Amino acid sequence: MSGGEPTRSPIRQDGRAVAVHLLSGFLGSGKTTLLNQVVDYYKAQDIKVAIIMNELGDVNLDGQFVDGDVPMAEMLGGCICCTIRSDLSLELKELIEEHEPDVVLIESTGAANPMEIIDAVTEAALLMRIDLRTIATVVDGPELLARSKRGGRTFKLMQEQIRCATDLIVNKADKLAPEELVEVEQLVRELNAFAPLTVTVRSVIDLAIFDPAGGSETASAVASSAAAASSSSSAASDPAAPGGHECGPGCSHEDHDHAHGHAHGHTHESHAHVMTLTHYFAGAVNSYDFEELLNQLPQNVYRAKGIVTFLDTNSRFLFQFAYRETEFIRITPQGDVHDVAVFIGEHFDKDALLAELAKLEP
Ligand SMILES: Nc1nc2c(ncn2[C@@H]2O[C@H](COP(=O)(O)OP(=O)(O)OP(=O)(O)O)[C@@H](O)[C@H]2O)c(=O)[nH]1
Repeated sequence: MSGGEPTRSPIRQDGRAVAVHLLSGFLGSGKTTLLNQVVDYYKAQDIKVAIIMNELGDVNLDGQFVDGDVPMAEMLGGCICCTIRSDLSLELKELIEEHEPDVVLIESTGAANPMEIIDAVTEAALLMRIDLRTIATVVDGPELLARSKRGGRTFKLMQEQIRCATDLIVNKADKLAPEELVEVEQLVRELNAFAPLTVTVRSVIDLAIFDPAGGSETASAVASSAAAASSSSSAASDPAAPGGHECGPGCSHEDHDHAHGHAHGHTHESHAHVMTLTHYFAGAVNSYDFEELLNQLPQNVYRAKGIVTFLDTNSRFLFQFAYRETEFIRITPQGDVHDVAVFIGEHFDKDALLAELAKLEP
């Protein structure tokens, strides 16, 4: 914005607060699948929506699939809940000033701790009139079940995402036997007994929770509780302060003090172990070799996605690899988009993977 220009207020002209909905859930659980349905739902009702998408990698592949007319801010290369957390309020402010949406959807990285994002949104609420309505957590049913058997930090993060939800979507029911589904529902209910729970395939839910006038009481309660904590002098920012922070009714996890207390410039143990590798392809690759590479990925690479051109078909594809399953979708990318692959996992051997990728290039 040029120097002499008056600054526009980040408040809608009708004075109403901009509704904000947060889509949470672990990597590959079905957040983007949900986001696209919500965008279509708004468009059908002439509701103006803007999106903030956050990716751990350096490229936003999910954005390729979102309606090109929808204003979108991309926050790449880090997680909004920590490394680029302070940027979130700025992005929100700019998006609202420039596009004056009725509603903003935030899709966080699957590795994000929602409580930290709720805090960041609440901080943004000090600058502009926004109203956090929903924290919808998409749960990858089969993955939650598998991780519940072996524990670990990823399971802990999934638990936090469930605890903080105002709406729970237990997805990928098609990959669960009936008795497994019961087990998953029990697991989720033990963690969060309050939020409405829907079992889904491809994140298909009743989208009324995203109605501009609707939304959950709980989200506001979680947010205002976070606001109270962050504005109550040093208590919230001092990890040593007793009772430094209390969650709202939707979020009651025991180690919250730890997670939140370290929100200001400290490490975030819950997902500090997640790492990414972004690889740009120099040219087209053989489709069989590429599929084989995905099939052979180590167990601790649990998510990969990207755009590839195959020598043998001469077409470009978006690929999705989530928990050992791969999907290819033929695409015609808009604008100047490189062939790229992003791998996300825990402590995997980047050099070994880069060597395998190099073998693909003729
Ligand atoms: N079998 C099955 N696959 C699904 C379902 N929902 C989504 N998927 C697939 O799972 C993969 C990941 O879905 P996304 O919607 O991109 O997941 P996400 O949570 O946005 O992923 P990240 O952005 O990496 O965190 C895609 O290949 C989807 O087609 C489902 O209900 N069942």
